[in-house]
Amino acid sequence: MFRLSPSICPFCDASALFKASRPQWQSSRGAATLQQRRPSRMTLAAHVTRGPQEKDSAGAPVRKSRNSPFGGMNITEPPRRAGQGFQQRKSPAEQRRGGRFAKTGASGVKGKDGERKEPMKALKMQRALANVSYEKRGRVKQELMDRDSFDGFDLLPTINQSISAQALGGLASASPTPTPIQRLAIPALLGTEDGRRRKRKEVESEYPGMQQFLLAAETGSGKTLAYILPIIDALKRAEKAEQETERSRLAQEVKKQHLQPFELETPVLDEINPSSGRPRAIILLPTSELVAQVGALVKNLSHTVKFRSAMISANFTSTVIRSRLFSPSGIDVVIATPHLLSSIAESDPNVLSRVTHLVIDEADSLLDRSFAPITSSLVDRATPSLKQIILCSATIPKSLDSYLHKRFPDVMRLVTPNLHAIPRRVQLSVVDIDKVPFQGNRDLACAQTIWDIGKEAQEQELDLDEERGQRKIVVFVNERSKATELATYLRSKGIDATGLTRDSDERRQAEVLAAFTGAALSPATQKQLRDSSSSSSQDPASRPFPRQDQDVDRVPARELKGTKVLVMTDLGSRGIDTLLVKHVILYDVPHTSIDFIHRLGRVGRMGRRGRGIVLVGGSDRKDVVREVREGMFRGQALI
Ligand SMILES: Nc1ncnc2c1ncn2[C@@H]1O[C@H](COP(=O)(O)OP(=O)(O)OP(=O)(O)O)[C@@H](O)[C@H]1O
Repeated sequence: MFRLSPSICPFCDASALFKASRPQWQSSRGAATLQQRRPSRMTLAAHVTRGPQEKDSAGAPVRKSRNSPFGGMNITEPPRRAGQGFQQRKSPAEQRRGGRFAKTGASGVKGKDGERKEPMKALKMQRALANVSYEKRGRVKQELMDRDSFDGFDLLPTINQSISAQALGGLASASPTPTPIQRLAIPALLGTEDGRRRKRKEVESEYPGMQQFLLAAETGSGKTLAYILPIIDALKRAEKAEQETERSRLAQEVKKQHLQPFELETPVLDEINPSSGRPRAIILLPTSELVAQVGALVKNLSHTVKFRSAMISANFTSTVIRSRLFSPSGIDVVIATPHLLSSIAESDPNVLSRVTHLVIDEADSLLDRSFAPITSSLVDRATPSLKQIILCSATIPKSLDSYLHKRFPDVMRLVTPNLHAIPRRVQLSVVDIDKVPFQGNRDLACAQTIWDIGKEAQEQELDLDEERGQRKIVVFVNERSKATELATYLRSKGIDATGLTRDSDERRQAEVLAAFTGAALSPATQKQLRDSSSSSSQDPASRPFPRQDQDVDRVPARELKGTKVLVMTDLGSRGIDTLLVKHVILYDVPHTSIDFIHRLGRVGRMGRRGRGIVLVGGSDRKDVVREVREGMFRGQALI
């Protein structure tokens, strides 16, 4: 007697198997009886999401491994601690910890087995990120609901008209809507929170007359524009006010001259513009790449809003830097790295004498142990003339939090409701490198993961960057030396990969990154690249994705077409607007939740979807990875 299989469904071929295995002797009448007994309503099988089962060449069903970049996709519950997900067993230490929380019932959530466990305990132990209460987040959310248009911000009309075409490069719609951080920061920096432009009340502070702001919002949420628009607005209004003062001074002089005998004043012919080498706004960024990115945005705006900007970094020669900074027509905004600006300020301290607006972008980096002395000294030098100091970051590490408490206790913290949360539209899968077929070989696991992603793209012709016809993948490693080594290995496996570190040829960095950000190269960079490629066309090292480290005799047996891979350290995890990237591979488990946020923040930018894949091995902090995944699944902020 047959029993009706629960797996009969239109999507899986179990019903075909069922029919095929029906014994010859069973009559069609018997089958009819079976039909009659079938429940009138079709119910879907529990495993309907699996789709038709694949078969191998011998016709046997193929078991799909979860140990792939696509493992764990379409799940409706976060992976559970035991028996599901990548961690099968609890270590004795974890069991002890679990027991302790079960006993104390500390402010945790209830697990499936009724045991109380503290969420994000492993992350908490890193003591990395400052906490922002959910009550505050909720309040801000309510506040931002009504601010749904740039028109309501009281920006100068020329600035408002430039947002779509110049600031957003025509990518957004003709009337773009501001992002949460823009809704929060633009009115605050303009001083128009209640809809009217008014002078902020002076608070008793160590820095009277200097407003201090912290802009903190998730990665790829438009923080750059959130500070640039109000600064340019302030500069243009100040310029207008200065022109009016000058006009009335001249009018007064003319009046006086009518009363006095005529006297001709000889013009000073070599008088230079007082704003030459004396910018009024400075934007500090940690790397030359970010200087180029933000500099390009500011330049675009300057075409219509009419102001003078200069980007300076180690990528430019001293002649170029001098001519930009000391241009006879003057300068309004300078975008620079702290090291370069500090060395200029050593030889010409007046370079900071007129600064009214100072931005410290990627503040968590620029105020960490390595950068803090130099950044702080620049802040000290600029303080006498400063009207606003703006710190900007995607994360508030505890170190930044305590720096602010000490140095700027009155700072106005503008924090968006989703700070420190990795958006749900980014999925994180785990590949266990200890399992078959990798058996601890992390390089192999990385190469296989890239092949899987590349093949999927080829088969489905999905998400390819149409203009360049390629899929872009970024791989993050923890050690600088590993970036070049891994890129070489990947090339030996037929993958078009390049390693980008601080030691890479700076001339090429712009071109390599442009392939991942979609940024247009400046005419000067294009010329430089043309010149160098014509002079060294035979030199393989000069290619954008060079193969100089590749042993020429070891030509890979197969090549993965249509996929470009960039292997980087943290150099590229901060701020780079990798809009064309949909996949990030975390070759090493990041050291802290801060690194998780910045690295995964290279995908899922501005509402896009993205996928992260983390490679884990026996020695890695699987508990940290698990908590990050659970936090992402729940849409919670990491701590
Ligand atoms: N209002 C908007 N509408 C649509 N796109 C926008 C808007 N504001 C900014 N963008 C785009 O969003 C992308 C990310 O912006 P931006 O680089 O400023 O993010 P971010 O918050 O500074 O990220 P990170 O923390 O990684 O530095 C850019 O390509 C930018 O052009």
